[in-house]
Amino acid sequence: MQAHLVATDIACRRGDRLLFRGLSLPGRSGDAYHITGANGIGKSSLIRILAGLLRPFAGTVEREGAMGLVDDRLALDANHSLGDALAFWQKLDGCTNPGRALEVLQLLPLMDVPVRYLSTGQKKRAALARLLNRRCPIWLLDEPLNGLDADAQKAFETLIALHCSGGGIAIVASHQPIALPSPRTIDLAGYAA
Ligand SMILES: Nc1ncnc2c1ncn2[C@@H]1O[C@H](COP(=O)(O)OP(=O)(O)OP(=O)(O)O)[C@@H](O)[C@H]1O
Repeated sequence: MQAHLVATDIACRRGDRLLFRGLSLPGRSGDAYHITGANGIGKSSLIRILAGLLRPFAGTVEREGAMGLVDDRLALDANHSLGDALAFWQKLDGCTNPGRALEVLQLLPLMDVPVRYLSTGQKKRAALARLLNRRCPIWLLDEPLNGLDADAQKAFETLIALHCSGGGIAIVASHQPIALPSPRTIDLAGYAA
């Protein structure tokens, strides 16, 4: 798996406020980044800039490789069963072996449950299963541990380590500690405008 995600001299403005400036992130295959900082400092904004969903006020983002984003938006049909909702994406993503993600994230017993009935942690695990099934090299994760219990957190930390050891890139915005393989930490407080 070869990929890169290189952000250079990024500044971010939301409304009339400059949040941060001068931020560079040279993401290469195997790298894991932990983006930290207080509420409202701009972690989600940075993830959206890296994903190409928000234009930086200054700087550039260069990317090679497909990208998967997990944030607080669940993109699964609330009125379908979890199995059907995931199957919709498996078909689009060309996923041939969805069983592994379902097993690792312990979703198999929930396949018949309507998505709207899932708990916060179960929804988060479903979003992570979608990410695994896409098999994309660049993971952009905005507070991926929110709602996960201790066992699910550990399982997902192991999945990130496997992803990076296979040449993937993981960029994780999280206000809580997360075990990442040889993480480079970017504290947004150091870039506050
Ligand atoms: N569309 C918008 N227009 C103007 N300001 C915005 C917009 N979206 C977010 N902001 C502001 O930008 C700032 C950064 O928000 P962001 O969600 O990136 O922070 P965060 O570090 O991820 O916060 P948290 O830890 O609470 O998730 C906040 O002050 C927020 O109010």
